[in-house]
Amino acid sequence: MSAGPRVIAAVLAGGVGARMGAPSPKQLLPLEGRPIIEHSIAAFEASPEVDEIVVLMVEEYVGRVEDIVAEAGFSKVSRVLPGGATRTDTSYAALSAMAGAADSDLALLHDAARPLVRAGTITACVAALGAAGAVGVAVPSADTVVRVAPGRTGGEVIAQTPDRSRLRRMQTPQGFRLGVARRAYELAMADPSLVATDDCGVVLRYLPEEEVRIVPGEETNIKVTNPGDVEVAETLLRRMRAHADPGAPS
Ligand SMILES: Nc1ccn([C@@H]2O[C@H](COP(=O)(O)OP(=O)(O)OP(=O)(O)O)[C@@H](O)[C@H]2O)c(=O)n1
Ligand SMILES: C[C@](O)(CO)[C@H](O)COP(=O)(O)O
Repeated sequence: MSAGPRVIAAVLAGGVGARMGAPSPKQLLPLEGRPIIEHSIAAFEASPEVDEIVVLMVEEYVGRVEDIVAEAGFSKVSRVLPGGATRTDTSYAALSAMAGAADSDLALLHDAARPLVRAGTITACVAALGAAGAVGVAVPSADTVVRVAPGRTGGEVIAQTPDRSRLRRMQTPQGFRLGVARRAYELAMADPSLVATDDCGVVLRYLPEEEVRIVPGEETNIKVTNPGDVEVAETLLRRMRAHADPGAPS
């Protein structure tokens, strides 16, 4: 149990995994013999900073995840609830599930599709929330990233090559003082033009006065997205275990 604010993690698993193209949501695919979502929940279950976990799952598979939670003996999981139509809707549902918590408590929102998150990354997020209302895990980009525009004669052309040294690729967890996340999401959900691909982006857009801190992440914290990513994740997990890495996923 942590001292100070209560820390509630939400494992976001409301997506159907269209890009993976598997018959069931990708978070149920086996990774070294256990469903991907079980690895993701296990990381927060094992984290000494985390007090409670809520899981948001595609509605028709809620019962399946309840079984996974019971069989794994995850004692911190308080509820498995249906996710929303978009990731942003699922994040909002997660925050709504935390209605009983104080504004000063902390929420960590994590993609179920990132089963390789390390213990140290969760610890670093919670520590950073001591000095900031919003934090996001991110890694530098090894590739040059460009902004594109439609070409004059069709196709795409490069419109801008931003300074790579200032670019980061966002991962999860992304953590918030609950009061900050609640205010941002209230504004976001009332905005008919809302477009968001992560939760830090919602805070940045709707609470521009709020500093969103970056916590350095790990290249291994991949988001299982496309066919082949499960094999990549298995290779990474085996390597982390083989190196007896103390912060490696279980
Ligand atoms: N309505 C949604 C959509 C996504 N997610 C979750 O957000 C994470 C990152 O999303 P992504 O990798 O895009 O998952 P999917 O939406 O399932 O994939 P796709 O876009 O290929 O359908 C995943 O853990 C996913 O389950 C969610 O909780 N609710
Ligand atoms: C939140 C996220 O993982 C940060 O990189 C990412 O934006 C999720 O995007 P997705 O399209 O929902 O996979």
